[in-house]
Amino acid sequence: MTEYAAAPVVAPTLARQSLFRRLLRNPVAVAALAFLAVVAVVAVVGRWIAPVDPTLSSLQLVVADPSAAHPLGGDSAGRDVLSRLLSATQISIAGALLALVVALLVGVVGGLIAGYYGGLLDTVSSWLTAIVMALPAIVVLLAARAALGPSIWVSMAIFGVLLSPAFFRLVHVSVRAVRDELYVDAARVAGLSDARIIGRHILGVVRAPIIIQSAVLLGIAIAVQSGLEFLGLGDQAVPTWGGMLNDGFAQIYRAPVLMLWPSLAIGLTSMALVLVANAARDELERSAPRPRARRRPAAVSDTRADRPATIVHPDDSRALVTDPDVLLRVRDLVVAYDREGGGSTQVVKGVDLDVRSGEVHGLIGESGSGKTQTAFAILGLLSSGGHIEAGSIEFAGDRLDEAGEGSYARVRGRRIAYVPQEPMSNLDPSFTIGSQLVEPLRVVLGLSRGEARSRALALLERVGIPDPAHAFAAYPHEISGGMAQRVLIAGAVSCDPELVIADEPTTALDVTVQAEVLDLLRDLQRERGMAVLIVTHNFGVVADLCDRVSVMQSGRIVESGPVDAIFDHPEHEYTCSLLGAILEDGDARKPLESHKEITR
Ligand SMILES: Nc1ncnc2c1ncn2[C@@H]1O[C@H](COP(=O)(O)OP(=O)(O)OP(=O)(O)O)[C@@H](O)[C@H]1O
Repeated sequence: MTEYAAAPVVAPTLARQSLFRRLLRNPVAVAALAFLAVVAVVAVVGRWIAPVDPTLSSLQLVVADPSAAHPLGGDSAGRDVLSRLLSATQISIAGALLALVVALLVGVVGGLIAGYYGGLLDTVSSWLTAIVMALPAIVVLLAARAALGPSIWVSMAIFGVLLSPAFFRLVHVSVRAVRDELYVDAARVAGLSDARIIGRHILGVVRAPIIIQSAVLLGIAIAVQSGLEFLGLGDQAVPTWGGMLNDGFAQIYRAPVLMLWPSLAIGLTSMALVLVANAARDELERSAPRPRARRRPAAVSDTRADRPATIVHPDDSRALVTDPDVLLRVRDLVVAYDREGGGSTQVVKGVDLDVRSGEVHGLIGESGSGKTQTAFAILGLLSSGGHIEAGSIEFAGDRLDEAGEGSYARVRGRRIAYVPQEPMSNLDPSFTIGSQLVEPLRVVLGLSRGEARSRALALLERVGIPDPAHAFAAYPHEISGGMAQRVLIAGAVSCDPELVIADEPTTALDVTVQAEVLDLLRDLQRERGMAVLIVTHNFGVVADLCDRVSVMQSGRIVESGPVDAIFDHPEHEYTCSLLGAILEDGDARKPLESHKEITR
């Protein structure tokens, strides 16, 4: 049985031309599609255009030669061969389609759910799939025939279950590949439900390989069904291609031509299906983009992680516990990742953080200090194996960490938005910019398509996209990294969140664009009065943008307070070294008056 590997995401330019359109440029595919179209038409109308009743017997017609009234002659029971062939097309194709639909339902739905959610569901489904694959199909079908009778529909439904592992494995592999893509995380942050993410971002990726696999399996179902009928195990009362083959074989010496027609129907249909599948696969492989690397975590350094706890600035975040302005309150947050051999490694070790309504709070520290993990814990987006080991996350009075996914679903995308580090990886290459902005607006705010479109266009204009209508219709690869980040900022603010978490939003951009994007963030923050938690390793960004800052080292906050105070009197040696790093090339500046110039 041919199995087609999961085809990668289709390159956007080519994706715009549908697969069908591209197949029309391939002469072999055109011929195969034309033949299949004829078969489809015959399958629909064959029974009605049959010149005589396909079950009607006549003694004169027994193994009769072709004549004007009976162009394909008569079979061994004196029935008109042409009429039987036309009627058999409908039943044979319908039987094969039934097998395909059952295989699709069981395999695709199972593969999507098991691949997306993983865990026990995944283990059990993969186990069941392995069992079904190990069953010898023909033996199962013969047993079913003996137990349940000669119904073509029952045997094809059972065959569909036996075919389902082909879809399950295809979908499962593809879902596992895209499940951890940043744009899937981004869709989750934008407030889309699991069902929508599966339907839009994940099913979209596997749609083309499923179509190809369907063509191949349809051919196999036709062949197997005909085989059963040929062996005489089918329902003799219903005309089928396999049944006609059986009759022709019995008359092979008297009228060998009787075998020709059903053989041609079975052979040519199966061949056409495989040719279409091959052509579609070739088209997809031609249009597959190079895979994009997903961000890999730096190796966990236990040595660094085990450094002793250090001091906290006197203007400690704990002092704000009772502050009614505190929008986000994180206490003693510990994030850990499971280790392969057992146990876990803490990457965030007791972080306290307060972000007040309307303030810009910088979270600064060296690479690997745990900034992103803190942000992801707040967003409920830790990678698999990561979990909150201790502590609490409170947003506007609600505990996010306690009630799990349900409470995140209520705030993510609606009240807390996210601007990621790598803009390109956070946009799904298969959808236009416009559709990616419109979707959360419709789902989260319940806007109509038209309202969501106008709002998205206005947002694109607001974030400084020169030609919003053009960008709206463009695919991610058609815009620059700076524009992609503006698009993501537009998406983040689109539902008027109270807090935006921006994780190194300028790291992937070139220097001139970095300044523009920071200006944009600052302007939007002032305009909308939202709070921003900006994760960065650059004190220049903190100086330029933030009201308060928390300095992070080895999974802990070592110093926290208003930016001016920290610039004036850094207390922790690590903060001094970070400040020293940005000042070392120039004369010492007076922090209070001049720190805003550092980035200029
Ligand atoms: N999926 C993961 N599994 C195990 N460890 C991880 C995982 N993701 C991150 N880590 C570890 O967590 C620690 C903190 O990573 P984090 O991404 O928060 O650092 P960061 O301060 O944001 O650095 P950067 O600026 O480089 O992103 C690192 O030591 C990293 O190796």
